[in-house]
Amino acid sequence: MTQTVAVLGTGKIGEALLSGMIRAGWRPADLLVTARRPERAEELRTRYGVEPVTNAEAAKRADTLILTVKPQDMGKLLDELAPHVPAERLVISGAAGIPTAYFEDRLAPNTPVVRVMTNTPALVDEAMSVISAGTHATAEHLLHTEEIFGGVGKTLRVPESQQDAATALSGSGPAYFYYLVEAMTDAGILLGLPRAQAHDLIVQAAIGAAVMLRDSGEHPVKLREAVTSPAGTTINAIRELENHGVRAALIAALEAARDRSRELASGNG
Ligand SMILES: NC(=O)C1=CN([C@@H]2O[C@H](COP(=O)(O)OP(=O)(O)OC[C@H]3O[C@@H](n4cnc5c(N)ncnc54)[C@H](OP(=O)(O)O)[C@@H]3O)[C@@H](O)[C@H]2O)C=CC1
Ligand SMILES: O=C(O)[C@@H]1CCC=N1
Repeated sequence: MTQTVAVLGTGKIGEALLSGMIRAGWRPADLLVTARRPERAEELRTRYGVEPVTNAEAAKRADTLILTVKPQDMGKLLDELAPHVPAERLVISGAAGIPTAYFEDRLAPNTPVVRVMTNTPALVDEAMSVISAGTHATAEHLLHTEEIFGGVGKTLRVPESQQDAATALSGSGPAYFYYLVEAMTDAGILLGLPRAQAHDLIVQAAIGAAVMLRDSGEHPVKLREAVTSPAGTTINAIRELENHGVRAALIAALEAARDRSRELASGNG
């Protein structure tokens, strides 16, 4: 049977997922989208050939609803949806922080809910999507969720108690790497390189390091040791990173992101 999937609140993450689903072979005819602004709805229709509908219509027509509004907008969206979502609909939340119980409390009894934390590399089919089942979600619902998010990258099932940590690591993770690239490009400027060249050198170093981390099977410490020659250049840089507490700063930063995810649990932000 053909499944219809609706993306509700198609912003950055919703569009990344939608475009990936189409690249993965989903037919635009089987996809519905909702947007808050009519011009955004038309943009999605033109760009992807999908049908924009109201939230209520999506709830009635789609077999699976993927909710990708901001956590602060989720309560309002659920108020709008609740009267229209039959209990057999699979509801997937892509929002940070909000637990599956929040949806279960506001939708028809026994509604299957799955929580997913993905990330923006979905745009290049390199997402990390971390998946947890709510109380009424079955193995089949989890497989269906993996089928959708597997089209845009890797998936991993975790207990819901680990979702806030996963959000701090992989959900927000790309931003930390962009921040590091930005900072190291500035360092290149300080060292006298043109900005474009500094950017290219750091981005290629990042890509090379990422591929080795993924494909070599080696521990990051081993990979770093292979770069760090006795009395060489790298150890001087590492000493400065340690002197400036970069490791401690990263641990504190991810803890702060985890704590913020917990705070978003109420949907009020
Ligand atoms: N950005 C990221 O890297 C990640 C985000 N997330 C999660 O994904 C969710 C979306 O984030 P992001 O894509 O960045 O945010 P966006 O603001 O880009 O997308 C949310 C979209 O929902 C629309 N919207 C809000 N309320 C409604 C409504 N009632 N009906 C229809 N559309 C509505 C907004 O409309 P309008 O354009 O008018 O504001 C907006 O386009 C969040 O819950 C976030 O926690 C998860 C992982 C990574
Ligand atoms: O910053 C945020 O709240 C969202 C969730 C994870 C990444 N971006």
